[in-house]
Amino acid sequence: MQAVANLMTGGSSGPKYLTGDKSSIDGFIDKFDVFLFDCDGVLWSGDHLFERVPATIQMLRDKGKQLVFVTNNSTKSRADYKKKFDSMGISANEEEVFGSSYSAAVYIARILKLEPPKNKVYVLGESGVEQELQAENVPYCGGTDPLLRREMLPEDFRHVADGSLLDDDVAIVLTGLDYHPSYLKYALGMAYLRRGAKFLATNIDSTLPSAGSLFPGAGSTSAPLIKATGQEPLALGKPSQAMMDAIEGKFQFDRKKACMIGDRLNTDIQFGIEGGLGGTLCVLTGVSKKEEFLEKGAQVVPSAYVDELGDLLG
Ligand SMILES: O=C(O)[C@H](O)[C@H](O)COP(=O)(O)O
Ligand SMILES: [Mg+2]
Repeated sequence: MQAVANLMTGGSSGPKYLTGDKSSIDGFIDKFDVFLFDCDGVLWSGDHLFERVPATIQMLRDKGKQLVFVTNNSTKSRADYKKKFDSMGISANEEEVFGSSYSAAVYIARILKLEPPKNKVYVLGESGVEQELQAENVPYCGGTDPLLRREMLPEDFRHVADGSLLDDDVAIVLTGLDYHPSYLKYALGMAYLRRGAKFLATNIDSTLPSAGSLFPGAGSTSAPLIKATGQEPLALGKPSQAMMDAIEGKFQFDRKKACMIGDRLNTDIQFGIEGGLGGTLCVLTGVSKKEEFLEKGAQVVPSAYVDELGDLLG
């Protein structure tokens, strides 16, 4: 029983506080060859870049560490993230990004491999999802289609009910963080699910850290469909181990020499621990508070924590 507890709590002695402790920081960094980086709440909060982040990333590169950016934020594609990294002076390349929109597109294209024409995806989300589906040659509809960003009209109820507003090739409903929800978009999503479409989600984070505060997360986008249909989506972002397997497959690394850095216990830290990684580091600039993992009986406890990522510079 103690062994299991140690597994989910990153060790018997509890999480190590590294901030201001140079020798412990160096010792921690030296243990790992690979760092999986969460983005929202660790590198930035929306468009606000946290201090010393570019220097910290560069320091790890100078030490020859392999870096992978593993974000649940499906609103952007890998190419979009490359632009954001460049705009913030963070040295990173597109190939190092593994987002939940890419994870979902790869799962649909290479695991489900549905036969055309009945292989189309109805998207509730932003362009990041569409771009990654396109990159995998997966047809889609919905998403950022401006025709769906409008009021629900009386005739829409008839046209959804009689199927004239539906695309018969839709086989999957995929939800991600959607900044433009509408009743019409949900009505179509529900109709496709009632017709037997598969229900997938890029991720189900309840909240989004941005501008130093919290906002409705991707989980809030799928919630209306879960309530309306009673169906639960298969979530393909952190902490899904299908995503971890895909990342390991793509980047080829020894899990025991890898560390997951994140701000959220029930996605990032759980992802690293369930993935059997050598360590997990919680950064307190995002969603989770230290009280959540320091309290007695806490379920998910990181190996170590810092106040902010830049503290790794010592
Ligand atoms: O609602 C969401 O989608 C999440 O809050 C957001 O995606 C988190 O991104 P991450 O911290 O994994 O970079
Ligand atoms: Mg985060």
